[in-house]
Amino acid sequence: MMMWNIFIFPIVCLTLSILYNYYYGTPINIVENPANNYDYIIVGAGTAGCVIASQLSKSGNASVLLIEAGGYFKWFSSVPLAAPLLQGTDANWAYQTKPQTFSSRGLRDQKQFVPRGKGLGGSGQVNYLLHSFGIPEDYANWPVGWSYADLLPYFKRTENAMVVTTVSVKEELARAFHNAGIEISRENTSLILARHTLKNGARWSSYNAYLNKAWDRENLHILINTFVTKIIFDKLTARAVQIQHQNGTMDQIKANREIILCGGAFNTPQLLLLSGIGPANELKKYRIPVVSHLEKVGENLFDHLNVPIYIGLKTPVSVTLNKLMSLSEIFKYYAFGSGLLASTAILGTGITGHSGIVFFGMGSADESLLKDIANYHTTTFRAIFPSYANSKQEGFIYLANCLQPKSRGRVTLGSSHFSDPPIIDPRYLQNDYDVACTHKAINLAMDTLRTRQFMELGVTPHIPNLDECNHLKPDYSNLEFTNCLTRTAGLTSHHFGGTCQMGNRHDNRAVVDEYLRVIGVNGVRIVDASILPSPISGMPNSVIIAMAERAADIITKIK
Ligand SMILES: Cc1cc2nc3c(=O)[nH]c(=O)nc-3n(C[C@H](O)[C@H](O)[C@H](O)COP(=O)(O)OP(=O)(O)OC[C@H]3O[C@@H](n4cnc5c(N)ncnc54)[C@H](O)[C@@H]3O)c2cc1C
Repeated sequence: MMMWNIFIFPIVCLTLSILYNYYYGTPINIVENPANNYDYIIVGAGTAGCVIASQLSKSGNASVLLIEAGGYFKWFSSVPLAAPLLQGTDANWAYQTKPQTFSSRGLRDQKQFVPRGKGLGGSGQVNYLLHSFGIPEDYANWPVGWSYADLLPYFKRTENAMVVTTVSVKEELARAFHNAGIEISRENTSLILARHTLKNGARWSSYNAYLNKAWDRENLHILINTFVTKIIFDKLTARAVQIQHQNGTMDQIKANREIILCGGAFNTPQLLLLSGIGPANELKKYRIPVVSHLEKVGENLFDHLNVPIYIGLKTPVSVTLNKLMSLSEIFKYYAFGSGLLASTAILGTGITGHSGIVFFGMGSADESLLKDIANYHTTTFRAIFPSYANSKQEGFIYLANCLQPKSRGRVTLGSSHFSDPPIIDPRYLQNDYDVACTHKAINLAMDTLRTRQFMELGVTPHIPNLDECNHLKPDYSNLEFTNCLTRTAGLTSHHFGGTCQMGNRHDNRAVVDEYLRVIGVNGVRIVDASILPSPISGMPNSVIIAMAERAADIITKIK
């Protein structure tokens, strides 16, 4: 009887869930032979593409084709804490940045690894599920129709669809963080419990909330494992997309009304450039015929750069690898959708002015997995995570970052061939403001450790002994030290955006207008992270969903 409980039951649950997904998770509108034309063609079934496909096909009046380069995600993409494992699969575009000049000194070749989801659900299927809409001032300089107040109804719709779950204050570490916020009580500063898009302990992405609901609509076709290589123009009007099927054959599909690009912050500007829309001198370099000169395609790239700070704990209240890998946790997850695997271990987020922290309640780090997904040198990894060899170590990690960085990078072509990756150069920390802003975030993290409940839990901040910084006084209040730390160990937070910036029609920084139409041509819109004019003081995924909801209203003229 005991044997059944501990070993066999979890295995039976796991097998059943795999079989269930295999037989019932397959939609009927996945097609192998698409029609010659559709009213709307959507490129990319990621966070935004799933919303657009669902909303445009809702009325049944228009035919819609959704084209996705990847296929289905593996079953474990639904397990929140398993998200990093997906970065080792072929469901990841696995991009890398150009070697960075001002940052990433503790990373191999000074390159950041840049995962992006490839498959139905896109990056929303591999992300860490944190939900946020930022703060009202983030939207202050956005074009007409996109202020915080304008977006509020769409935020509400998004929250309803996305099943937002708040971390419970019953968890001791979460409670300490929550109470630290009350104790610090400072103007423009708040610490809140993390909010995730989770349902019954499983990932809840726009794939689940939107595309799944459109599964059986006859007017929606989905083409998977198919790569859109080019938009085909007749003079200045987009008429069709050129695609490459999985077996390598090429084809064209016509759009009766419009083509909507939802390929994300890297692939959308790349596709525009390959189609002849972008800075003419750049296109000429690759002998791409210029359809329309549009200066800013690929510019304005931004992200948040996270500095990890390890905090040791005397009390056993954090997540450790040992606790995670116990059979009882696996059982709890598969039997009840609860326990450690049902969470992302991110317990809270904090903000002070333009500086932010993320509170990750895990004390031990799996070196073989985390070092490689971060592309850290072994020495950097071990200096930052002193518990790298101890799977029982109690502790947590603060990720400190500048929420409104001023540095801007760009995405350009690596070649004129669609299968070559774009060149991604975020130029992190090019602007010194970002370092001072991150310093404030690090000091907010330190302030929390001086509050009563954290002190009672026995917190000890770890100061990394990095070769690059050991000539400086190792103290988090020393700006020279945190500058060096940030430039050595800062890691992407995967919040890329801005490369096809939305603006008013006469704004010379804009690639799309306030109706999300690509400026200078007809029949192409963009709806994805690339249109964000500026960073979100938080996380972008839910904002992109709300923007896609509004975009669908604009397209169908419901408003
Ligand atoms: C590891 C990770 C963790 C993150 N954590 C969080 C978080 O906790 N909270 C948060 O808010 N945000 C998070 N983000 C960011 C967030 O997930 C992204 O900002 C968001 O998913 C971007 O949505 P998108 O629609 O612009 O692009 P994507 O979701 O990336 O979708 C683009 C889709 O287009 C497809 N595609 C691209 N080019 C083509 C082509 N030529 N032909 C056909 N298909 C194509 C891609 O395969 C993909 O499916 C994280 C991201 C990552 C990678």
